[in-house]
Amino acid sequence: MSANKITVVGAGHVGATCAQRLAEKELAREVVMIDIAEGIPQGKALDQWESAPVEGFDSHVVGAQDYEAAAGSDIFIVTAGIARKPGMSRDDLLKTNAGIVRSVSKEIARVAPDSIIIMVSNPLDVMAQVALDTTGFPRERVIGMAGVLDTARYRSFISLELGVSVEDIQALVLGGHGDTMVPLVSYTTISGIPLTQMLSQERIDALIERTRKGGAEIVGYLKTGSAYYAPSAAAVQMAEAIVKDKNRILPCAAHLKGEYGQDGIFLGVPCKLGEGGLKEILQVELTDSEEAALRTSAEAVRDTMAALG
Ligand SMILES: NC(=O)c1ccc[n+]([C@@H]2O[C@H](COP(=O)([O-])OP(=O)(O)OC[C@H]3O[C@@H](n4cnc5c(N)ncnc54)[C@H](O)[C@@H]3O)[C@@H](O)[C@H]2O)c1
Ligand SMILES: O=C(O)C[C@H](O)C(=O)O
Repeated sequence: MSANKITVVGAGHVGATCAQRLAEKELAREVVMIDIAEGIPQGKALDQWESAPVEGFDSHVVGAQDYEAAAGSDIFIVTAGIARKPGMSRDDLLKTNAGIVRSVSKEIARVAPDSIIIMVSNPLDVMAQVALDTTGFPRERVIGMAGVLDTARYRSFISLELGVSVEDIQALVLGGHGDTMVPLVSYTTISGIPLTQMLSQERIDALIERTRKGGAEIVGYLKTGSAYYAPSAAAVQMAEAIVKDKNRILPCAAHLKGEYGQDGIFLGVPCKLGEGGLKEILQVELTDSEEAALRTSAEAVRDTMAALG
């Protein structure tokens, strides 16, 4: 199963890596990269296409400035915008990226009114809202990527700590994509064994803290920008779930209409992804402290929304 066309907007670190992963997995007949930087999407796309004979994929990768190349796309992965540098928070990107995401969303609605948007640009939860408002798409077709990445980080840290395969670690990180994100210890298991039976509370707290600061840890090393290998893997996993109608249960930023006691904001919650995008939001039981942490995280998203005005 593959899509006809998937477009990645922004051919920078995250965008170009997404395009390459999409092509190598043959998730679309055509993978398009759009960027305002002249020549960059064309050059990166041609370079990727020239790897096709070696890697053995037939997804054609093309790059363009013009959205006509993206016309009729089934899915857009939006990575356009600036990334943070050391000392910055994701919210520092708010005004600049809101302007970029607004203009990108207008073009998407113009050339592919039936498409599905996977938002990646930061601050994530608010950028997803900007795309929803600008396109007028239903919430099923605007989904934010954060929870898959945050959960992958959490799982990777648990794997290092316990010396067990990442494949055997099941977990969920909910909430906004910021320092208030909510790793759910009550849903963290190692092949069904609760994490609390394998690690002390002190070590669990340390892993949660590292997860919350996971993005900043990479920025601290890179200095010139932020993470892109794990983020692109996460965005492409969401696209794959949709293209292959897999009905995967993944933590994603969804526009809530009363779920988890929240209304009118994007927040990371367990979602069923398949054909058409967001099929369902799963309401799971939370402990009192997890519920309180989710409320705090929702407030942080509302504060960022308010700062946008
Ligand atoms: N949601 C997440 O978990 C997550 C993870 C990683 C990165 N991000 C965010 O993704 C964004 C991109 O990160 P990156 O590392 O790829 O940055 P980058 O600087 O490498 O690439 C961004 C690209 O966007 C392009 N761009 C700017 N304005 C544009 C426009 N109007 N139309 C099309 N393209 C435009 C730039 O030319 C650049 O090539 C950042 O906002 C970053 O914070 C989010
Ligand atoms: O940390 C960032 O600014 C980028 C991204 O949101 C991440 O979590 O890696």
